[in-house]
Amino acid sequence: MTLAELLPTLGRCLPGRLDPGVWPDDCARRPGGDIALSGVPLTRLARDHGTPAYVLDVATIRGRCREYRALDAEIAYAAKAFLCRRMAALVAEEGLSLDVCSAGELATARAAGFPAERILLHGNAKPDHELRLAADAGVGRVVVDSPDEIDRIPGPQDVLVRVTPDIDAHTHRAVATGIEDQKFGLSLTSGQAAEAVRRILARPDLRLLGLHCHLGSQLSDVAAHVEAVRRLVGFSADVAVRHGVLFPQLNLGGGHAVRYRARDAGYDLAAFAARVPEVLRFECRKHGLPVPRLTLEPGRALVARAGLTLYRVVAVKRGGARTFVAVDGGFSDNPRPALYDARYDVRLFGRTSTAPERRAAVVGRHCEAGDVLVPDALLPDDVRPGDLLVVPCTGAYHHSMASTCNRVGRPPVIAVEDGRAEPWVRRETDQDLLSRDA
Ligand SMILES: Cc1ncc(COP(=O)(O)O)c(C=O)c1O
Ligand SMILES: N[C@@H](CCCC[NH3+])C(=O)O
Repeated sequence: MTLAELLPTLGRCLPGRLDPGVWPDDCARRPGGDIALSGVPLTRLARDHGTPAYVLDVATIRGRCREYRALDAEIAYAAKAFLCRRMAALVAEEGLSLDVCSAGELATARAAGFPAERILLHGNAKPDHELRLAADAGVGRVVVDSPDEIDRIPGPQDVLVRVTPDIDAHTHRAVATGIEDQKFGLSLTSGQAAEAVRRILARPDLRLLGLHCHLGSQLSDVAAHVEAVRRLVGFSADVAVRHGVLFPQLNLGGGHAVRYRARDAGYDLAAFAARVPEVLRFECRKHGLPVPRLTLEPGRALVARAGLTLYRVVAVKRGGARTFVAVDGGFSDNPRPALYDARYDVRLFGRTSTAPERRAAVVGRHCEAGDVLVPDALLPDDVRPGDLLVVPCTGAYHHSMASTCNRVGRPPVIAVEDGRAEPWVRRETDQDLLSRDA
């Protein structure tokens, strides 16, 4: 082992180590308290690009894309997790397909030259102009998610039907989408899905390639996907008997959990690979059906761990009910704690401290009492204004869900690859915000 290989390993054994299941692949503490990401010190990124800033490690994204591509399935990256022109180009380069859910995501994919035949269009409320744009672009598949949409899709078009299999995958209510009482999909049990299939098949210019389901987000149990395979193959068998149609594709959506903190459960991709294709073959044999090609739509699992958010401490309040450490970002760059009670790790970087660690709430700078980024952070007791903090696992649903709350511009996205840092998205300035006003 060379010294260069040994150093990060040693770093992982030190107290306050950066858990490799939470942090980007090549991320390690440096003497003096800095953290280096693929060889680039985070203090340098904070100095050159300011804070708050999203940082993305490209090698980690590529690595995750390749792990998924090694499965026997088509992998369609769910763009809603994070998209910009450069990300779309990277996804194309890695040979993945792309799930888009808006005209904006589609426009970004097209601007990056993403092959249209590898794009799937999703949405429970696709306006006519979006369906028209998809048709003009030659989008490969439209995923039907409402009965009225069936008459509005311009033909000829390949489609899938999004079904709700009534599976509770035990996740936060706001991201549970496989159960009956929520807005996505066409329910299997009520007959909505069967009726949609009948109407699609009655349109000769639509080619129905198969079924889709997405059970929800942050799912850590493979059993939910196994059950989905059983129900969807069962329904495919009904369609085969009733209409004489065999489906060549089966799309199981995304939702594979990531570990935001060391104690969190992730998704066991090896268990998925060992179990799901086998169950699919078994169920198809049982019903006398050909085995369809699987499609998966991971979003978070491909990008979350690649991302870090850098903040600077602006104010510290001690002596009250709790210690409040206020940073220069907050709710506008990360609404997930407020929306889903999401919990994160946070670390001081850029200096060392021998002070004992104590609980503190890391809060944002917005005019909202609920603007709390990490309610139970463990930080050195001498944390002070000017310090730098980093929150890991922020590559998914952070930039893509950022707002301009209080007219605070959105942070830049700085991509790091091969020891170089490059902005993929520049910071939104006050002038940018003003430029849209009358
Ligand atoms: C249809 C569909 N596919 C894929 C995803 C990606 O989910 P995740 O980022 O949790 O993998 C979503 C979002 O939940 C979705 O709605
Ligand atoms: N935005 C959510 C997940 C929704 C995924 C899209 N259906 C999150 O941050 O966890």
